[in-house]
Amino acid sequence: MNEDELRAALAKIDDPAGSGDLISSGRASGIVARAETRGFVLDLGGLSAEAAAKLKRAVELAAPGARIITTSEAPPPKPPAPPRQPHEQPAPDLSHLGRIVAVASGKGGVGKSTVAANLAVALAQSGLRVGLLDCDIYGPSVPTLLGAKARASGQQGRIEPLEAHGLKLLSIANLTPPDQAVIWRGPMAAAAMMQMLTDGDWGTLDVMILDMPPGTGDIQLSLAQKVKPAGAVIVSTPQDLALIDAEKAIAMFAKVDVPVLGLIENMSTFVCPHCGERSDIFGHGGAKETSAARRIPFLGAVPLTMALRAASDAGTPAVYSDGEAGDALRQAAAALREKLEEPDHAADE
Ligand SMILES: Nc1ncnc2c1ncn2[C@@H]1O[C@H](COP(=O)(O)OP(=O)(O)OP(=O)(O)O)[C@@H](O)[C@H]1O
Repeated sequence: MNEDELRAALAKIDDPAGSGDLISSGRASGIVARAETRGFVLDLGGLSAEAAAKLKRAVELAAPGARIITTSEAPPPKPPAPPRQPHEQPAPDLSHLGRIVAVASGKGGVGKSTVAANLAVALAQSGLRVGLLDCDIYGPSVPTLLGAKARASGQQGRIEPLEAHGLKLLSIANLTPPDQAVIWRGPMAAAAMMQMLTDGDWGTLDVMILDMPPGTGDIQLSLAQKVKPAGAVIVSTPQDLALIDAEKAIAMFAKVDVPVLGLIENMSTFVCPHCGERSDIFGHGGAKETSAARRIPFLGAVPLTMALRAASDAGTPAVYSDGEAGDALRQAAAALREKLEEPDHAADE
């Protein structure tokens, strides 16, 4: 079934809210059909549980094998109204997830996922109930970093997060076969992330860490708008290029009124595993300067070490070890916890 055929099949189904068919009413959107992958977003907003289940069955029959991302945030289907802007949509109730912290970077490859995973484990070690959602749909790395690659189970539309290192975690890699590349466009990717947040059986958490996709594009903006995190942590290397992109990430969160809780400099200094000599491969101290210039707390500098790379590849968080990188990550987690416990942020709970 190609994209046109998929669209035609969906256009044959009436919108249960009585406003045309699923395509003309916008209830089915984000249609993708490429190679072996096809899927779309199905909005169940405004429908009773019974009507939603009936519609889902009809859609599954009309588009067999398609991946259906369900959401319930549609503008009311009737009467026709101008489409709502994302910031006008009702926010889902995520209060059981505690304080949500988005760990972001403007640039890819700066070690954002490594930092996010280690912060999450360190916060769990400090006694908090922690969740970690890998929002990088195109390059999920949390399952590797934490050695949690099993398939997540689920029933009746709920998803059971995996448990590892004292926290709960979920990644698109826990939901899709390992060899299947995800090719969704922005809106679908953001909807999939929201679904993992809202349909995950996370229980009651103190902190939910979001490992954001790298960059400052539509997916990042849409997630930040919908989730409204209590704050963001920006990860950057000290390199000018990375810092310029980090500034873009700071600006993006400012645009959606999400406070930046701090900046972490990663790959700060290279520590030679043989002689212990220190070299500033990407420069040094740039993130601290940016923090000062932007009046953003500086949460710490994590060195570039062989031990951290090896621990990440082995799925063993560096915060378990006494190495320099592990120490720095534990200190950054403690500094983040302090920020979260400041009255301004604690009030977001
Ligand atoms: N401080 C460090 N010392 C040594 N290796 C590191 C360090 N930080 C990250 N790495 C390694 O760098 C690689 C990239 O890290 P990571 O996947 O965390 O980056 P990212 O910014 O999340 O990338 P993406 O662009 O996929 O979001 C990984 O192999 C990781 O183990």
